[in-house]
Amino acid sequence: MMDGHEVTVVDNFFTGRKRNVEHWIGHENFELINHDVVEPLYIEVDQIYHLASPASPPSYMYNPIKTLKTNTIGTLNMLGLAKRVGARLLLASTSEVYGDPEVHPQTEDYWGHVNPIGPRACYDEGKRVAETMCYAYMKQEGVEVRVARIFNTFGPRMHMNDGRVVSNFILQALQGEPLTVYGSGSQTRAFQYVSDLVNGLVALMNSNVSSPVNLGNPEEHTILEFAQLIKNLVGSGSEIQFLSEAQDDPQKRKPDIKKAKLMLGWEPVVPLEEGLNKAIHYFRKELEYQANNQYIPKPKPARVKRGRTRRS
Ligand SMILES: O=c1ccn([C@@H]2O[C@H](COP(=O)(O)OP(=O)(O)O[C@H]3OC[C@@H](O)[C@H](O)[C@H]3O)[C@@H](O)[C@H]2O)c(=O)[nH]1
Repeated sequence: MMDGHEVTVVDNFFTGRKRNVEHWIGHENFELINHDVVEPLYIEVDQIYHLASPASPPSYMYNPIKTLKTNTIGTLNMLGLAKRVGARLLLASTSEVYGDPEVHPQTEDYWGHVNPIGPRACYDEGKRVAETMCYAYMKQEGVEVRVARIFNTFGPRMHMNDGRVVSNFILQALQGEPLTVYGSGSQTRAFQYVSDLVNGLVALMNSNVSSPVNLGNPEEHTILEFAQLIKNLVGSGSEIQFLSEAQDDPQKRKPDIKKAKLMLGWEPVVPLEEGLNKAIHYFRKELEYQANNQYIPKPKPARVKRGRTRRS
């Protein structure tokens, strides 16, 4: 919008919130539509960032059929729209297409190791078939597609109940609650800050690269190291609590970003601690906001019947 583009945001608010975009409401280049992509959408656009789908494991497992419909029927609808209006479509795919990877770090030519009937399948397989659909529309109908395989991302405007590790650990540390590590904490992840991802998505959309591209920060940590780091940054005395391991939890994950560097000239620039401090600041404010804005119904005064004095 700052570059002069008109932006239409389409959201069913399943995991999103109006508050995340309220500062744009009223801007001449901005429009917000309450719509679910599982239903067809008729608008005129040049580019489609197809970001729809819950992305946090607890959210996508909450209603696996809805997650599947969003990623299959929703993707077909968006590709249909792209075909009708001649728009370019960028699919937000995921590092989860690599499943519990046997190749490390993960390169785009790795086909992945996904359990097709496990609890994560609705998302993993949903995104895999969404990629397949993109390339079918590209080959059969000539639709221009871009596919970003997004690795773990965090930042301000995440929902307090998101359930992913970054928001969980920060909120637990801020509230003096135990940091919940699933399993031994030896599993690894690499976390990128949201502004790096946004820059990567825009660069990919406007590039001529139609094959999948990893977008992530290659700095890898164990989840236990990550818990310690967040505790230290918050200055929290919280304990670390070990809970049972999540089923099919990928044990190692780290993007190989050579392709993005070479073909998009993109790489993450926000250091992990700087990004985490911004997220900590945001969640601190969210806790204050919640404390001040919770709707607590006031007890109603008992209804007194205004009786007319009766004369006997
Ligand atoms: O409270 C928690 C939450 C999570 N974890 C662990 O932390 C690791 C990361 O978990 P998250 O839920 O943040 O995210 P995951 O890596 O499992 O999935 C994510 O991967 C890439 C994205 O595309 C997806 O949006 C998201 O599904 C996992 O090993 C998980 O078991 C904890 O130890 N404690």
